[in-house]
Amino acid sequence: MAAEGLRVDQRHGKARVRVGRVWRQGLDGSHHFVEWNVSISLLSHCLSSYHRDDNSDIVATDTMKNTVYVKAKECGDRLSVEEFAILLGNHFCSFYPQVYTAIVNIIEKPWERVCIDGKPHLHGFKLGSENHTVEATVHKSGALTLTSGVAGLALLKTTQSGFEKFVRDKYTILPDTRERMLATEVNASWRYSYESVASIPKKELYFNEKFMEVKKVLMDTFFGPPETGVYSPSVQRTLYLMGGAVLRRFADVASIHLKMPNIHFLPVNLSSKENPSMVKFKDDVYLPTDEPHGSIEATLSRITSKM
Ligand SMILES: O=c1[nH]c(=O)c2[nH]c(=O)[nH]c2[nH]1
Repeated sequence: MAAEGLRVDQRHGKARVRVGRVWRQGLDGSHHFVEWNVSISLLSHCLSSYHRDDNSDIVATDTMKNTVYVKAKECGDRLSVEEFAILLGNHFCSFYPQVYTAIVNIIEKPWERVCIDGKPHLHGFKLGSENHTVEATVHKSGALTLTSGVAGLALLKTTQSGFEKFVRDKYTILPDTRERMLATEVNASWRYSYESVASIPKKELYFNEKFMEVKKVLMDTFFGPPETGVYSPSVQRTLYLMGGAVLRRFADVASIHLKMPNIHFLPVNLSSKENPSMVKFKDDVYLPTDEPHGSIEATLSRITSKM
């Protein structure tokens, strides 16, 4: 039975299409390698497939999957994961009349060239820890929103962190401290200000360079100088300084979202009747935990004057 008169907001796509790509380009015989996990979501005029048994407007999700491999093959020159996402989005919007918006999410695994005896290996890679993410939304008009990110950047410092003078009430037991571990797993995503496919920088591997630089600014701000560090009065303050540093440094980043769980390392104190100070905590022995964890996140952008 046809369900007439209902508003339908719909999209369809293929999730988690995995592709590896090698470029054997280096004049020195070096290879480059990426591994991408691609998810595609298409907004298209295909309501007849919902209203009736008419699939004539559907771009099959299997076709979307195949397209990932065809386009990876066609990219004879190395390109950033951002460029690949935009290229795919652009393809779906321009190739199919009924597709008006394509949303492409890609997670790039951190395969890094290994060094053997201090020399970069020509074709050997090992897996690092944090992923490079991208979301490109491409419209038929060429309008674009582009967000890149780093996921799972685990950071820890053993001092120069505290938390004090917070709300204290009958439920509070946490003591004020100016000495604690600070551990987090940063998930950051930043939106670039490029608003059309045509306006993105043409410089080769531009977004790879930006990714490395943003990560460095985030880490430099979290840790401070190598000998002295920098004091963190809260995760909130450190998050704000990290995001602020990125916005100050990169004019083409319009906003940044930072999610920084406060991963607790608990002081260990052990005692028994016979041995009341078996282990007495002196900022040395901790119980690492995963849960519960503090959950702190914010989106930062510039306040623009309307004058
Ligand atoms: O940096 C912190 N922010 C908090 O909001 C919080 N809450 C808490 O119990 N410990 C901490 N630490």
